[in-house]
Amino acid sequence: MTSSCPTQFPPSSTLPAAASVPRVLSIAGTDPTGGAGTAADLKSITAAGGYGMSVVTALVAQNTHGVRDLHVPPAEFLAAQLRAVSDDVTLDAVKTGMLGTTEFIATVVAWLDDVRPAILVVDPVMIATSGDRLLQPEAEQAMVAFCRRATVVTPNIDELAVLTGSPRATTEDEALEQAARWSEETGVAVVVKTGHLDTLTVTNTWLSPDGSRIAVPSTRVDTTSTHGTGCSLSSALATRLGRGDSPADALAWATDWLHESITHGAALRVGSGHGPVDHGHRARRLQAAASSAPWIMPDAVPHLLETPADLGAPQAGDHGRNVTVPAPAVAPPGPWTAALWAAGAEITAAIADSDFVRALVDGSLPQHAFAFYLAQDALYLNGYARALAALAARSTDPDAQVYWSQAATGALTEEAELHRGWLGSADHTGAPPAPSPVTAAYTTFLLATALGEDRAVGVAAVLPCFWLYAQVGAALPAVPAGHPYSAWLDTYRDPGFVTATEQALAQLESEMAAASPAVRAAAARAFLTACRHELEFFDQALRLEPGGGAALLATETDRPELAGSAR
Ligand SMILES: Nc1ncnc2c1ncn2[C@@H]1O[C@H](COP(=O)(O)OP(=O)(O)O)[C@@H](O)[C@H]1O
Ligand SMILES: Cc1ncc(COP(=O)(O)O)c(N)n1
Repeated sequence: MTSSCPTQFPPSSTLPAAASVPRVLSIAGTDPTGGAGTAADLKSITAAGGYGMSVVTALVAQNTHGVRDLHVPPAEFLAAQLRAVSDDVTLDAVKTGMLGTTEFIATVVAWLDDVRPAILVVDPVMIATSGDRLLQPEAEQAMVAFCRRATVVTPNIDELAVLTGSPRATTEDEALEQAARWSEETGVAVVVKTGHLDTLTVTNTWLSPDGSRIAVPSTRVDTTSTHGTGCSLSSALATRLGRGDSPADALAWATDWLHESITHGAALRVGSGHGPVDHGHRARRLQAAASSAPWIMPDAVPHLLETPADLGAPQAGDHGRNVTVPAPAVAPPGPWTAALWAAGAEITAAIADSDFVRALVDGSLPQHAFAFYLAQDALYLNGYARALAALAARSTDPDAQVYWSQAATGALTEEAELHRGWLGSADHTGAPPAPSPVTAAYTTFLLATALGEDRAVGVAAVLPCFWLYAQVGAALPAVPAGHPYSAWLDTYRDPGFVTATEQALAQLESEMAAASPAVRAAAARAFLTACRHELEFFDQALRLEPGGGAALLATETDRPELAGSAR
C-alpha cells in the first residue's frame, strides 16, 4: 500500500518551469470504448501536443449506446490520486470532466486550493449524449459553483442553461447572451458551443468577462460519430492554453482539429451507436506527409517506353490503394497522354479525396489555411511562369513558342490578379510571404526540369498543373450562397483554362510521339513527380498551425462567414 511510498519528492518548482510540451492533467470518468472521458482526454491532449495525465473519478461501464453501470470509488482515493500527481509533477493545465458527486467536487476544490494550476478548463459534464446522467442531480449546484473557479468553462447548450439558471437556449444569440451575463458576473470565460443547436454551422465562441468574443465557426458534419466531442474539445483547448497559445489560437486549433477528427470518426467503425471521433487522424495525416519514401519507385516506370502500353497503369505513389482510373475532365488527345493519365490515376484520386479539397468545397477550410494557400499559389505561379518561359525559349516550332510564351504570361497575370484581388502584401510581421518547403521544392523541380532535361520531359513536368487543376475545377459542385470560398471556387471554372489545358496536352502528345524511348520514360517520371507535387501543394495548407506563418488576405477580417451561420 501507499504507506511505504514516499510522499515527499524534490519540489516540482526545482524542475524547469516551462516545459515545451505542456503537462496536462485530466480529471474525469472512464469510457472503456475509448471515445469519451479519460481515454478521449488523453488522446486529445496527445494530439494537441501535450503530455497527458489522468486522474479517474468514476469507472463507467459504457459503450457507444449508453451507460450500463457506474462504480464510484471513495473520495479519499480520488484525493490520493490527485496528490500523487501534484506532489511530483508541475501542471501546466488541468481539465475536469465528469466529477459525478458533490463529494468529488469538494475533493477537487480542496486540491485546487492547494495546487492552483495556471489553466483550469472545466467541462461541466452533466448528462451524456446518450441521455444518461453523469452528475448526480443534487450535485448540479456544486458544479455551478465549481465553474466559478475555472479559467474557461465549456458547457454544451443544456449545461449552459443549468449553469446560468436559464431556460434552454434555442438560438445561438440566446446562448451567447446567457453566457455573456454569467461571464460578466463571475469573471470566468465561457466557450459557447452550438453543437446541440439545429444550425448548419457549429460555432465555438470564446466569451471573455469584458464582453469580447472570438468566434470559430465550422461546418456541421453529418455524422453520428460525436461521442466524446465535448471531452475532446475541452482537453485540446486546455493543452493549447497550457502551451501558451492565445485563446484565439487555442480555440481555432482545437475546433479545426476536432472537425477533422469528427469527419473521419465513422471510418473507424467502432461500435454501432454514437461512435467516437478519430483523434489520431491529423497525426496520421502529418506522419504520411513526413514520410521520406521516394515518391516514384525505380520500377514504377520502365527504362524504355517503346509504346504507351509499356507504361502500364496505374502505378505511381505509395498510397497502396486500388484505384479505378477517374475519367479525365479534359480528354487526352492521344495514346501517350492517355497512358500518362492512367499511370497518375492514384494521385489524381488522392487529390479529389483530399481533406484540403473537401474542406475548400464544404467551406470548413480555416481562413488561415486558405490565406496560406493563396500566398503560396502566388509564389508558385511566379516560378511556374519561369518554367513555361524556359519551354518557350527551348521550343523551335513557332506555334509551340507562341503557346508557351502565352502560358507564361497567363501565369504571371494570374499571380498579379492574386495579389491585386486576394492577398495582402505582407504577413502580420510585415514581411512578404516566403515560399514553403513544398512550394520551393515544386518550383525548383519545374525549373530544373524545364531548363536541364530534354524538352519533352519539361513539358511533361508542367502539364499536371494544368490538367489536375482543371480536373478539380470540373468536379466542383455548386456551392450555396454565402459560401466563404465561392468567389475563389469560381476561378477554377474558367473555360479559358480548359482551352489552355487542351493545348498543353496536344504539346505533350506530340513531344512524346517524337521522343526517344528513354526520354519518354524520363518524361513519364517527371509527369508523375509533378502530379505528386500537386497533391503536396494542396495538402500543405492543412499542415499549418493557426498563427504559423500564414499570409493575410487582402481584406483582413476574422474568419469568413460560413454558409448558414446564425451571425
Ligand atoms: N456534427 C458536428 N459537426 C461539426 N462539429 C461538431 C459536431 N458535433 C460536435 N461538434 C464539435 O464538437 C464540439 C462539442 O460538441 P457539443 O455537442 O456541443 O458538446 P458536448 O459533447 O459537450 O455535448 C462542438 O463545439 C463542435 O466544435
Ligand atoms: C466518462 C464520460 N465523460 C463524459 C462523457 C460525455 O460524453 P458524450 O456527451 O459525448 O457522451 C461520457 N459519455 N463519459
